[in-house]
Amino acid sequence: MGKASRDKRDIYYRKAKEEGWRARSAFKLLQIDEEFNIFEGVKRIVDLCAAPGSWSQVLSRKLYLPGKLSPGSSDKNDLPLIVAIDLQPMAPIEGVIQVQGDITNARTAEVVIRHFDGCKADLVVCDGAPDVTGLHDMDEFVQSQLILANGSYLVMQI
Ligand SMILES: C[S@@+](CC[C@H](N)C(=O)[O-])C[C@H]1O[C@@H](n2cnc3c(N)ncnc32)[C@H](O)[C@@H]1O
Repeated sequence: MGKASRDKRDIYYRKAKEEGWRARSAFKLLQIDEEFNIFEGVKRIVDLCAAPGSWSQVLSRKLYLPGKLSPGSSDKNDLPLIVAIDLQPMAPIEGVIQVQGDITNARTAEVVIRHFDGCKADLVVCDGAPDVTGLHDMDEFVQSQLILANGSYLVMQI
């Protein structure tokens, strides 16, 4: 069986199509949130290695849109700030600021922090497999040092 037909039989592939997610990996982040409640109270969020954007869609639907659409919310400053980074461009997603760049470059972190007005992130998610040293503890430490605030969450693929 070819890869295309295998994909079409996959339950998450079909569900992603039906629900309008750009990739079935959206369900990974939704399940992580169900288990660990990672979205509670977060205001500044970074999605590393974001393209084509299904995790950013989850962040938009779970964090940005409910705030924007809630009847009492008139203050734009209360809405969460979501920044998505990838080497590749991706189609726009409501409430998501896109930065095209390399996540291992300190300048990219500076751009993100500028979007956060000098503050660091409350939540960083990363679904990519970037070129790293291969020493997991060190890679995780270096990436977390770039943009994480104290007491924040880091969700990443290793
Ligand atoms: C598995 S895809 C991410 C899927 C995404 N989370 C989603 O849900 O749509 C991995 C992405 O990592 C990006 N990537 C790999 N190395 C990178 C780097 N050094 N900086 C930025 N993005 C990178 C690739 O361009 C690719 O789009």
